[in-house]
Amino acid sequence: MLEISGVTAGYGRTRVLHDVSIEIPTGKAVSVMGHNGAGKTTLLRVATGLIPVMSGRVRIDGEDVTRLPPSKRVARGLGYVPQGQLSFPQMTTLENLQLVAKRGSDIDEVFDLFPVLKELLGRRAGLLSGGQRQQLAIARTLLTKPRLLVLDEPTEGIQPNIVADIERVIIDLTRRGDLSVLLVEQHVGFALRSTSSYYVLKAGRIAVSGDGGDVADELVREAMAI
Ligand SMILES: Nc1ncnc2c1ncn2[C@@H]1O[C@H](COP(=O)(O)OP(=O)(O)OP(=O)(O)O)[C@@H](O)[C@H]1O
Repeated sequence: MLEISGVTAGYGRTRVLHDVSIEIPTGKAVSVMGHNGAGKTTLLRVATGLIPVMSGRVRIDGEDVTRLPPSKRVARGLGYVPQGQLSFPQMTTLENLQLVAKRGSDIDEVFDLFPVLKELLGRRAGLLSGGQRQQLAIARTLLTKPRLLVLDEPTEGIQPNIVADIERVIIDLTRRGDLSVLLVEQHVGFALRSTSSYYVLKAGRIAVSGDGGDVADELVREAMAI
């Protein structure tokens, strides 16, 4: 679905990513792990078109989108949930969902995935907990009907039971077969459980990658030196 090949990118003249290649097959969830500053968010900015590449290519369904702006990538099926769970804080949960929903029945579908949101319909988004806001942010992006859901550290600062809810949602969504997920995370256990293959970024380079399985946890922790 998404292919990033041989990408070098950064800010001004500073290179942050060096010759990075990752692939997200259709219907699969892929994680990119790494410590603070490893270049994870920069990689997502490359994927979404928020920053240009210095070299390399980005493709969606085989089409070269390297020079396309974010809006055109969204039109090709990309849905981005940035770090920080952006919603409109003065608007209620329901209003935040209605803003992006094409049909009311779509909102019912996201309640199946995130039942807690149904109990918080009248609450202003700014008053939700971090975990509830994260769920609202993912729900809003799903309402745009993406084919690739891009998540930037969804577990950051949220409590373990909501981490488990988000894990369940990612697994449910990819089971359907038509949605792909690119997940950027520092939480190794969560990332490996929710995705079928992984990459570890270290100082802007892919240090290790694989398809999960029994040895993945050990390899990832070794690569991240934790
Ligand atoms: N807008 C920017 N301008 C200049 N340098 C930046 C910018 N954003 C990030 N950087 C630098 O790029 C490097 C990688 O940052 P990036 O945010 O991609 O890492 P990360 O792995 O996502 O970290 P975190 O987990 O803290 O979000 C860091 O050295 C950072 O200081």
